[in-house]
Amino acid sequence: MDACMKPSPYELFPPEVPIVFEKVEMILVPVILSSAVKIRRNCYFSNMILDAHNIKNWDSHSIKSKWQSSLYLMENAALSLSQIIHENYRNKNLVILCGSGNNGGDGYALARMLFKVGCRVDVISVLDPKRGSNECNSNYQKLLEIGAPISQRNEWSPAKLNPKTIIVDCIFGTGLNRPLEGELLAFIQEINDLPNYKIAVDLPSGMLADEYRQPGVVFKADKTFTLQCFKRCFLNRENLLYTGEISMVDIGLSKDFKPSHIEGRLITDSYLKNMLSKRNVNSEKRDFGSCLIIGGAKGMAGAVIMAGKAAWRSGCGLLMICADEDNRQIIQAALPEAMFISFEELTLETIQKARSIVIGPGLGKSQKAKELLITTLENAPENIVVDADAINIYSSLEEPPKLPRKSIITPHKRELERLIGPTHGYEDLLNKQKAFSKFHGVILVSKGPYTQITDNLGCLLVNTSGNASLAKGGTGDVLAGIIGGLLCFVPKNISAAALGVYIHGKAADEWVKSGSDGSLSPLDLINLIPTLLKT
Ligand SMILES: NC(=O)C1=CN([C@@H]2O[C@H](COP(=O)(O)OP(=O)(O)OC[C@H]3O[C@@H](n4cnc5c(N)ncnc54)[C@H](O)[C@@H]3O)[C@@H](O)[C@H]2O)[C@H](O)CC1
Ligand SMILES: [K+]
Repeated sequence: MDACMKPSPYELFPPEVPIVFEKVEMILVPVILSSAVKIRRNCYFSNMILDAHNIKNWDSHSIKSKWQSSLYLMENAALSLSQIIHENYRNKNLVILCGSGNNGGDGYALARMLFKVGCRVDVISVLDPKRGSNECNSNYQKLLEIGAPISQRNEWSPAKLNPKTIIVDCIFGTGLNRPLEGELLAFIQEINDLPNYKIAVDLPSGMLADEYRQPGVVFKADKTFTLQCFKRCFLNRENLLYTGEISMVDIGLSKDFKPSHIEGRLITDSYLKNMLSKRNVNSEKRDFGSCLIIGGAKGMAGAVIMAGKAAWRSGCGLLMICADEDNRQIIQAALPEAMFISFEELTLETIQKARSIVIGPGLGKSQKAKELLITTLENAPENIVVDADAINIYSSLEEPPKLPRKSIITPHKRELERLIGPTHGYEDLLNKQKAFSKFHGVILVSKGPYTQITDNLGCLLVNTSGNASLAKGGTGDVLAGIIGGLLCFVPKNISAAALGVYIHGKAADEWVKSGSDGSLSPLDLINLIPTLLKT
């Protein structure tokens, strides 16, 4: 390794340096104790969403090209896991349930690392390690050698477990190829009934990595530490019931792997960093274009005010709000930065001249709203966000006008179903969403926990920021406004949509660091935009 280069965690075992296994482990222990955070900051996460077949190939490719032995890779996976678990749960009692495949191997190696740094760990062999994978058996032997407590499943009674002990599930991971049956099924059911906090490693046992819909009983985790990449099955938000919160753990798979198929890509912090740039010193307001927001029917001024403030904070050069005449005063008082025009004053020229348009927040479903939507869609530039009531009106039209190419439509689940028709399960929903995007040549932003974006080419982007504090009225108006603001200067509409959902979620993540998740006001999100957009 080049001496000037900062080592990244997966270079702890550089392949060009032959390392004796146990010697390396001795180096690892102080790392866990002293600099876990530093190491994790350097982590590399792939943004690829993969199926089990490609994960397996990535695994083999990394072993060949980088690790030389599957045991080294497993050691690094367990090292990353042990750092996180040590950091967060070191004062708790842990019981690690191990299977007989490589997920079980991860569990035995994890137990060894935690045991060595003084954590209170019990290990249960749920399946016989001697009849399992070589890696599992080898890590079982190592654990035995250091005298850690290991019991067999039939010697252990879950009912007697202290409710404060954390259960760590390392029974099955990506290798499970059919639903659980018999004794194992009953065992997982018994564990699920316990009140204990539960952690799953890679996948909750029983979850089939490639299935959107889980056909059988699955371990119900509060938290899943998934290795290296987001699995196909996580795409269905219903599976959050089993995974709990998902965290990604870098285990050092090589960066140069080319999968045969990618389900989609995650939108992460690096996306934000790559997209932001400083304004030129000689910029003027027109360089950043004007954003026109159309909505705010009688009694619904708040929606356009929030969308307008969000667009303004996201960087548009000029802002114009088109709303019901009755709302003129309130909007002008709340948003002195914006020009106001009433619905009656909206001309084709104003629509055509706007660099970006957001239509829908508080628009209502009146005849006037319908006319405004049709005129706007027929004359708007590509840079348009169609949100809220505009989606509902569009879905109800017998002969809807053509949506401008690459327009961004931002439905929540019910609005999405109005648009693409009723769906039966996640797979059907995703297929119909992709088909709609392709057919109409538009970008569909399906809002919810990890918002999912499909584009005109049928690609899928999945957001990783955000939390349940966003489940509140008004946050959608803010999102539409952020995207509208970004559309004024971000070159590609898909990038503006991805960046918008990421910033919106990230603002909520920042909020919950200091405020409770139930207390968020959409205005809090807007106040956080400036710092998040800082380059
Ligand atoms: N690239 C990575 O991400 C790495 C992952 N690692 C870990 O390895 C597992 C995958 O390991 P694998 O041995 O392939 O599978 P499992 O541990 O999930 O065990 C499957 C095991 O069980 C048998 N089996 C399958 N279905 C059933 C069933 N219904 N009932 C009983 N038994 C079943 C099957 O034949 C296998 O023997 C991954 O999740 C990670 O945790 C590596 O540690 C590092 C690289
Ligand atoms: K597991």
